[in-house]
Amino acid sequence: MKKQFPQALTIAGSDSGGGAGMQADLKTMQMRHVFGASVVVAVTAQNTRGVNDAFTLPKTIIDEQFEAIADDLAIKAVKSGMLANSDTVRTVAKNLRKFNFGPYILDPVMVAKGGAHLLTDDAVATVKQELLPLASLVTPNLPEAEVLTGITIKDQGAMRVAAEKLQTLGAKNVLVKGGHLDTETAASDYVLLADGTDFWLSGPRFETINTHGTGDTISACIAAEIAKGTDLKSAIQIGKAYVTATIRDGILVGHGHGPLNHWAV
Ligand SMILES: Nc1ncnc2c1ncn2[C@@H]1O[C@H](COP(=O)(O)OP(=O)(O)O)[C@@H](O)[C@H]1O
Ligand SMILES: Cc1ncc(COP(=O)(O)O)c(N)n1
Repeated sequence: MKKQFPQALTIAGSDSGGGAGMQADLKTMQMRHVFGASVVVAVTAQNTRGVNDAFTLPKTIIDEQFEAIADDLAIKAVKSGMLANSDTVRTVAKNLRKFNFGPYILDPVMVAKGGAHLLTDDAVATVKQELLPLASLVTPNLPEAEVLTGITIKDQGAMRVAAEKLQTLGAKNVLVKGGHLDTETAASDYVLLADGTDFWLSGPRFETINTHGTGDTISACIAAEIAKGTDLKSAIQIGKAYVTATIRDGILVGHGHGPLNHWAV
């Protein structure tokens, strides 16, 4: 008897260094026992030191990847990461409306840890217009939440206000990641659910520069759990526990902002 696994999809950019982007997503899905499929929208020449170059794929091959997946697989949850520019955002939105891939998790990736721009400035408005209303869950880090809401976020109070604003912009459920907050001991993320309930996810903060791919990993883990049928609140909690373990049990790869340990449990 052949074993069946739930199937999930990542729409993202490729990180040649293997630590972030769709490589982090697929490694995460594999570790969560979910079969991961991928729509590549951009290719980056990247390692743990930074992004050297990026190339966005033509619209036709992006459309064809969606067609091929929809034609054959049974995707139960989908996430997006790096989307590069406004045209790509529109292409992705069109395909998400066309096909039913289940709940959609929008990780509004804008800038890599090394400072490289992974989304053009003018595409932010397109993300707000086209993708936020489609998202079951949006997972910005603090700089991304600031850009999307126009709110300056320096403390936990502002994280709550930004989450509420994201709901008014059309997102159903919101996870504001607090990795960039200037705190010494805790890495706390704020969750605001569609029904108005909210909670904090608190984890220990590790003193490390090996955090390449943390945002990709937590959102891919949440998508994987949702593909399995886990409820959203539990999926978010599992995502936080998984990303915490992958940072805690760091591995030695490269010479810059090293990747996570996706084998961690
Ligand atoms: N040094 C750290 N120690 C523990 N958890 C961290 C650390 N840095 C980030 N995290 C956690 O990793 C996840 C991704 O966070 P964040 O860095 O804010 O996102 P992004 O990778 O999108 O910039 C969040 O759950 C955050 O709390
Ligand atoms: C192709 C690609 N996608 C996403 C990220 C964000 O990575 P991080 O989670 O470290 O901010 C990245 N550096 N490269």
